[in-house]
Amino acid sequence: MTGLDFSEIPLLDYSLALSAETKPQFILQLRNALMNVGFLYLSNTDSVVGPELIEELKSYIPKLFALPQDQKDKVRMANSPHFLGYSRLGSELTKGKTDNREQFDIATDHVSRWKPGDPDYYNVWGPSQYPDEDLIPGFQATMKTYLSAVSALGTHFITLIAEALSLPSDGLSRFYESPDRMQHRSKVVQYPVPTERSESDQGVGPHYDAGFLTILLQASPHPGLQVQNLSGDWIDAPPVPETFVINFGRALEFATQGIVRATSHRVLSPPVGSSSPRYSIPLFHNISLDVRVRDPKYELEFPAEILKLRDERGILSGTDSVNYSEFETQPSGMVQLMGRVKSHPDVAQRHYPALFERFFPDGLPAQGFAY
Ligand SMILES: O=C(O)CCC(=O)C(=O)O
Ligand SMILES: [Fe+2]
Repeated sequence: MTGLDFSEIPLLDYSLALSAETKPQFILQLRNALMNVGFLYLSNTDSVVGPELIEELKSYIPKLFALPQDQKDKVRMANSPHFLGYSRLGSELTKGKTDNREQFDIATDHVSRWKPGDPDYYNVWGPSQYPDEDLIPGFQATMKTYLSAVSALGTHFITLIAEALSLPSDGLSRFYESPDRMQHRSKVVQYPVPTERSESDQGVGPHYDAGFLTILLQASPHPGLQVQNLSGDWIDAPPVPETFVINFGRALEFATQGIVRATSHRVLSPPVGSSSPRYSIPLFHNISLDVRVRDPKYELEFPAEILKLRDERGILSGTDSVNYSEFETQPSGMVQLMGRVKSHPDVAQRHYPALFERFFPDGLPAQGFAY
């Protein structure tokens, strides 16, 4: 197969991974997705994330965005050194260009471990901000249950990835602390229908995700997500009912010496005239803050068979996406912090003035305010 020029996203059945008889088949399919595509659909995850929970969460999303603007602003991201909270439409940048989306960044429960003298990046994990309970009763509890369930799916999926790369199932555990010491970050996103022919159809611009893996719920039936193959073609990844989309990020690509593909993707705004916005909820499953993926201490030893497959496939060429090459030299927490600074300069100016100046020596860009 010419995996490099994939033209569709494979669909894997998670239940196959749960029985000894069918697991080898799943592991082979996962290996192909990891090495040649960088994206997959995952079905039959009911045992970890129940369909009722997903429906309940989806039902809250329109209510969340319909909250009065002053109530949304009350939990604005600029309040938070952890970059958690509400961002108004058009306040986020990807590669310096404005994204047309409105969102609440919400993470799994975690207290900030930062104390004076610690590196700044320890503060990139911390508590979330939720809208007042009486305005949207039950949302907070539902979101927290969802985040725990999807994080647990991610934690199990990491062991499957290890096996698909011919490592022992705990082969990637050095990149994690115990689950209670990890924070995984999510956001509830609304991509509004453009009201007139606007200059840009950028819901979110082309980018790689940063970490090991992202678990995405496409929470409305709209197309718009697209994935770039190595010929540069944009392949549609429309919502498939009762599946998650899973994709792999730059940290995993670096940590696996290029065996795994991080794949560039983007979201187009819904077409003018659509009757409702597009909704999605990605969860970025993090690795530990202190890991420097290229540190010899974290180097993984792969069997020759896997390295051979990588070499037969060939070296991956660059694309014009945000590239996160900082993983070469920086701890993961610092890469996360730098990414947040670039996407949310106004939040950075308030909480990380020195870093802000480094990336924006001419001051705040005209666009890019979280509030
Ligand atoms: O909204 C989506 O479907 C994908 C969003 C995305 O790629 C991201 O936020 O990193
Ligand atoms: Fe993404």
